[in-house]
Amino acid sequence: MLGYFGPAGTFTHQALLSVTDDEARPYPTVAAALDAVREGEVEAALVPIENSVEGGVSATLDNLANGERLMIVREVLLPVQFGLYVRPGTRLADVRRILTHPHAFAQTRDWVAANVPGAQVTEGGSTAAAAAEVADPSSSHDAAICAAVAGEMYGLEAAATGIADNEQAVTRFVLVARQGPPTVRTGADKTTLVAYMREDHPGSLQEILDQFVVRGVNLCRIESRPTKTTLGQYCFSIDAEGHLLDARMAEALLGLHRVCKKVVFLGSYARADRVKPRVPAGQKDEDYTEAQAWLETLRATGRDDA
Ligand SMILES: O=C(O)C(=O)Cc1ccccc1
Repeated sequence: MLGYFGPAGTFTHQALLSVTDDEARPYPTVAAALDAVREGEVEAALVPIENSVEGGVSATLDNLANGERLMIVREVLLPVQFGLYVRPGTRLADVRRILTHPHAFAQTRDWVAANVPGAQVTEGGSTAAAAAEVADPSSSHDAAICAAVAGEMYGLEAAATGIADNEQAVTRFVLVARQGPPTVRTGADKTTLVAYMREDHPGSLQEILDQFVVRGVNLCRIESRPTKTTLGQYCFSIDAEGHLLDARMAEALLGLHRVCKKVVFLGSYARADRVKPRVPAGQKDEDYTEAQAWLETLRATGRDDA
């Protein structure tokens, strides 16, 4: 059984349905979905991790970085479309109080300011939970910003559709399981990790970046997150192109392990877009194998021309 950030009708639910028909259980928060994995209640859970407008989903990044260790085993991409859904009979002009998820409001802020000026927006659990609450006639909210499926599922009517400020917005979700051996290498993979600096000093971020640069590993996301210890203490949440089983990634991880206080490995998994990395000359597996053989010979015989 799989879990997901619910209830039914969330974007996470849609992302899950786009990859499986298996029975799945909704959880009201990202933390509850991830804890259900930790407790063995579900095998794995789908949660949002990043979107093309707002960036990383802190609830997910921080839970994975700080909670009992889990592993990302798959990613799913979903283009997102938002509508403003109301109880039947409510007109757009009557909308005073809107309920939605913070990432949904972040992606419709301009539309709301231009079309429902003066409306008060409350950020709540999820877009589908917002739709369910608005469906209750005693709710103090008049409208939910959510997906069409959620609006329909909870008996609401569209007061407006296509209200995203950016029509091209895509959200990335990850399927998270308990720790285990790495997933198979496909040649178009991504690795997620969190790097904690040994101590704050000039160039500490560069030291982390250097580990990737010199091995030709491209990064597709890097953001600083507070370590939640003292003000000004940050760690770096990173997605890098490649797999733990790629020699250049393994060497980058070895380098990170040497220069960092702690490296949290959160998984190597197939990229949803199947884009293969461009591997620079000298960074293929065979280049590392050949270099290692050269060194072994040098150590054994003292000769570099054998
Ligand atoms: O609240 C939801 O429906 C979610 O799954 C989180 C979310 C919110 C906005 C965009 C993408 C995902």
